[in-house]
Amino acid sequence: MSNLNDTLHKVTQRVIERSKPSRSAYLDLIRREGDNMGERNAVSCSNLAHAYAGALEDQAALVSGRGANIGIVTSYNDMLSAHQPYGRYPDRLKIYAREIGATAQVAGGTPAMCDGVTQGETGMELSLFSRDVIALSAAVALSHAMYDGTLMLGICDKIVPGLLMGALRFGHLPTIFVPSGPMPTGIPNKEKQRVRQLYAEGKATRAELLASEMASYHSPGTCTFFGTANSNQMMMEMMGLHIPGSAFIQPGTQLRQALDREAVHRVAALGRKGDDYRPLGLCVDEKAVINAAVGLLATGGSTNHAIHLPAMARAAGVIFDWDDLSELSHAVPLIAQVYPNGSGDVNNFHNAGGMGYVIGELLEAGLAHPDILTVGRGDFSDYAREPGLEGEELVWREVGPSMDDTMLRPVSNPFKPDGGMRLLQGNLGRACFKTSAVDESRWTVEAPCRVFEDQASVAAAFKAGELDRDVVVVVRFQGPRANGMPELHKLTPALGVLQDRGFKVALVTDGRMSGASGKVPAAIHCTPEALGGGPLARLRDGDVVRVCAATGDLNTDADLANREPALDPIADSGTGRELFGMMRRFADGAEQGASAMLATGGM
Ligand SMILES: O=C(O)[C@H](O)[C@@H](O)[C@H](O)[C@H](O)COP(=O)(O)O
Ligand code: SF4
Repeated sequence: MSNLNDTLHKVTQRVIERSKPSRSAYLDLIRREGDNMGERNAVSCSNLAHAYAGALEDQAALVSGRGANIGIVTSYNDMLSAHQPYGRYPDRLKIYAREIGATAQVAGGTPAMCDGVTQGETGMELSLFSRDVIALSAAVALSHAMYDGTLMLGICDKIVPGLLMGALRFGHLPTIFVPSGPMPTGIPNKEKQRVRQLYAEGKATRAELLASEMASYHSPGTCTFFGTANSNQMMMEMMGLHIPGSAFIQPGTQLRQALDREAVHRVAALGRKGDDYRPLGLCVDEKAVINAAVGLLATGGSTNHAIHLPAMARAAGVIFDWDDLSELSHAVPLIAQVYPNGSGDVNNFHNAGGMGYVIGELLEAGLAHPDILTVGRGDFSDYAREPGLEGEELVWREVGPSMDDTMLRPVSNPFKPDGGMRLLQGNLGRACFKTSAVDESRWTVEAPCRVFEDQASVAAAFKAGELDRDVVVVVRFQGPRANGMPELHKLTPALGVLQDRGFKVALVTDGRMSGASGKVPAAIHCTPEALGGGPLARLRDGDVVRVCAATGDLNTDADLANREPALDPIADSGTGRELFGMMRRFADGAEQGASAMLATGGM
């Protein structure tokens, strides 16, 4: 194994130094919480009676106080195919707990939005803030203070970040994330994309489009593109918060069940009652955050994590920013290509060697911290192996070389010498650009811009043929304080058609894109946002805008300083958006995590 990469070491030391005050305050908090909330029998008998009343056959075990009591926080609902399997989990997890003399109770539930259902609809304006609602809901669940350890049932975009942010405020407890796994592979992603572009051009019917979409998203389990949900699973492995190798084992399989069972048995051992105390707040430290960032860059993960990772880190007192991510990006090679960054999906990725291969390669090259505290039985090197069954027994095996070098390659022969995401900056602000999902020949676009203030106007202009030229499409007032920073992924088919017609096309927005977005160059998360007079608010149709991922440029030749900004739009109501006014009002910038909850909570 090589020594730790110099850039990794330098960035890690910088993050440790910057985080000293906040990390120290956080560690003091979880120490106090452990002392005050670590022993459930310290509360009154009526508190205990209320907590035990619904426990049925577990009541006697709870009263005895002998075994660990595990709190399950579940984000089950039928809207997310990824979360649908969780409906049956609590009863199974309770059985596994009883096997070791422990108990498990559902501590509470959290909401979960399916960004695929809300994509392009007004509900998407609640999506980013639903992350903080999930964190708040997890805190409500864990505030019952009845638990010696917790299990987080959540997979998708905002849910894992929200659950982790909430659980970190109870970081005196051990926590294991329990994924449910990807659905079996549907039609090829290229075919899905082809039918979408045909529909965008009016060459496919709605019935044909629906048939194609349902052949792609067809059953319980996580969608199999490498978007934010599957990037979450990758990051949980990189932070050692899963049972090793749990990320991409399909629902309903014997191996899935064995891993779920191991999570219950393991979390009981990690608590203060167990013999291997590993509280979440000590697992998620500066090195774990750096490992997560490295995983994001090495696998071409979702751009949404440029927002969620700083937020998750802040919840543990760690301050991580886009300069850290950008510097790491120049040191971490791209060693995986999973759709939208390639043609294979996460099932193909897993079968090619998956996260065990990625972690093994990164550790060998000194591109990940080997000494993080994990929830596994050993150390982080366990995560470079893959789980399997020998009869009923759960075992871990060496991974070996990549089984498909169109998807997974060694650090010595990467797809790209540097990571899948770049920081752009200039007189239009700072933005993220996902290089892993865009052909390098399209990394530079310099063209007159067309300025829009919502997605529908872009679609109308496209249909009217107004965009059939080299163009930088600017969609502004999509930032967190404007309208909750929605994903603008529905723009991809139309912009993809323009690109296929031979035009140089780029998108610039203070909004987000989906982790599944690709093909079209996009400078996203522009900060400061347009609302309140940010640079994008001063752009006008025809200004020449330069987007360049090679040089990191995001500039215009217009004289912005001598222009009045466009008027801030009035926030829309409907779909419950008016309930989120407080989150819009106090949200901080995308680079800080776009969170009113963290900003007003002093984190
Ligand atoms: O960040 C993400 O990964 C996306 O939010 C994803 O969860 C969302 O569901 C996409 O919209 C799916 O892609 P399609 O819309 O192309 O199906
Ligand atoms: S991956 Fe996206 S589309 Fe699929 S279930 Fe999760 S949130 Fe919904």
